Amino acid sequence: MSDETHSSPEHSRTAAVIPAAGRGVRLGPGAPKALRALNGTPMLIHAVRAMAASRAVSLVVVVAPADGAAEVKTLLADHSLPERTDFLVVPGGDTRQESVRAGLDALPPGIDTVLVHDAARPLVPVDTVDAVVEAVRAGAPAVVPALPLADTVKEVEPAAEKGLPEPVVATPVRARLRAVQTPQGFDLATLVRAHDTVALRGEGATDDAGMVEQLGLPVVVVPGHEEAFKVTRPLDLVLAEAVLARRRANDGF
Ligand SMILES: Nc1ccn([C@@H]2O[C@H](COP(=O)(O)OP(=O)(O)OP(=O)(O)O)[C@@H](O)[C@H]2O)c(=O)n1
Ligand SMILES: C[C@](O)(CO)[C@H](O)COP(=O)(O)O
Repeated sequence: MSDETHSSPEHSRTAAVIPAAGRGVRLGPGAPKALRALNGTPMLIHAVRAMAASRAVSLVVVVAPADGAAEVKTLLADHSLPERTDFLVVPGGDTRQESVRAGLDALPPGIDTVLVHDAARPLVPVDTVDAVVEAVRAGAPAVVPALPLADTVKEVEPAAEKGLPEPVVATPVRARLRAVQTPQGFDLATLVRAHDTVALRGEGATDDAGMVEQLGLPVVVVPGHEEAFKVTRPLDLVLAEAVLARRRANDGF
């Protein structure tokens, strides 16, 4: 892996790591979430196409369910994908962090910028991907796309038992809060350092940028997109199908 931090944009090589090894417990019983269909095409293929749509991305590393790497390789071979992009498939781990780490370990020399993108965010528009890459190439070590919140957020003291009322501890100022999406973009050496030094501490982090924050390095936010939402629960599948139907109607996609 390259130890260089930043090179000029014309020499910069960007890879996307797609963690896709989760089970999708919150979506309900069935195949691993990334392999479930959206409009007849596996969610993972939508996510791979979303990354490969960016001309900046020359390599996509898919982190497959531990027992599903062969199936994912077949899926990639069976679906049309841009020829200019290279693809790799590696088996994932028990946690999202372990899966991202497996993807980082598979990167060849010469990559200096890496995107980490949830397979569970299959519909992120290419403009959002490009905005993240551009901000990293402009010098930010870590970049996250994010949106302002529609709901007010309360911090609570979690109940000892499920179903009991939870006392409110605080109401953070909503105008300062952002809901964070992916792809998150990084100077590769920075993200590798974060995974080397932060990944296994405490409860870990729910996103990669949080690990870079723990290194004390700056993380910046660029505008996210409402279509970059995460497919987590059954209702999200309905929304994703509706977004695809709207795209078909508008663009013939
Ligand atoms: N061991 C894991 C767990 C999660 N992921 C990936 O991380 C992304 C975000 O995770 P999430 O939406 O929480 O997916 P799941 O872990 O599958 O969902 P759940 O928590 O409902 O089981 C997904 O693309 C998922 O495939 C992964 O690669 N390896
Ligand atoms: C990385 C992420 O998508 C940013 O919002 C999110 O934190 C993933 O969380 P999950 O619980 O693993 O879905």
